[in-house]
Amino acid sequence: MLAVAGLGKSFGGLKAVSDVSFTVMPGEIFGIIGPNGAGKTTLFNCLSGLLPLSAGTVHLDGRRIDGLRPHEICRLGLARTFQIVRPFHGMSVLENVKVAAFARHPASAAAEQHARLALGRVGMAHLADLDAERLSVAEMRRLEIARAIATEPRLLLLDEMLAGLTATEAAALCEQIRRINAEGVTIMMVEHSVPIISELCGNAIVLNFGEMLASGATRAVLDDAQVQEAYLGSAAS
Ligand SMILES: Nc1ncnc2c1ncn2[C@@H]1O[C@H](COP(=O)(O)OP(=O)(O)OP(=O)(O)O)[C@@H](O)[C@H]1O
Repeated sequence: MLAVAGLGKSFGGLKAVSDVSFTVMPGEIFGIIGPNGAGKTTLFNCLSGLLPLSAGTVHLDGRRIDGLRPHEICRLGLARTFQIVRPFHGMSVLENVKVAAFARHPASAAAEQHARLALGRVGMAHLADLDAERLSVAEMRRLEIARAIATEPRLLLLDEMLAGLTATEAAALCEQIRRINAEGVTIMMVEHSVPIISELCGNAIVLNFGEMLASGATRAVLDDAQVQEAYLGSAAS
């Protein structure tokens, strides 16, 4: 579904992402792990068209998408969430999702109907009329997912959706992510929590200082000696 080859991104002299290649298969939940500053968000920014690549190519279902603008990539079926959720000021939860639904449904009534469906899919239908800025952290994350799925993606990139949540909130959101995946949306997720990546992701890559340290089946990736040393050893201590 997604084929990334030799992707690189530099900021001046800093190589934030360097020669990263991997393939995401339709229907999977694919993990991206790595320490702070490893280049995970930069990778997402490159895939979703927010940043131009310095090197490499990205294909979505066989079609080259690097060089396209974010709204064009979104229309082709790739949506992403942001680590820091910023709802539109002064708008209700429903209006926030409706803005995203306009990407596929230019008529207001249709956009609203699809926004309500997206809110239902993340268990937030009852909060539709609330001022979005009054949501809790966990609800903000669900709003962010609703905004992304309102664009009707086939591939959804989730950037650290579970950070800062209580164990109960994280478990509920994991369940939600599984459900969205079971409904036919392929998922790529950046996550720091190794247990969560192990539980949700069949395959994963590990980034370290912008370079790909390991890729493949999550279990094998987490057992990799270099990964243990660079990341998990320090994370476990
Ligand atoms: N717009 C930018 N301009 C300059 N440097 C940047 C920019 N965005 C990211 N960087 C740098 O690129 C490197 C990778 O950052 P990135 O945010 O992608 O890492 P990350 O793995 O997502 O980290 P975290 O887990 O903390 O979110 C860091 O050294 C960061 O300072």
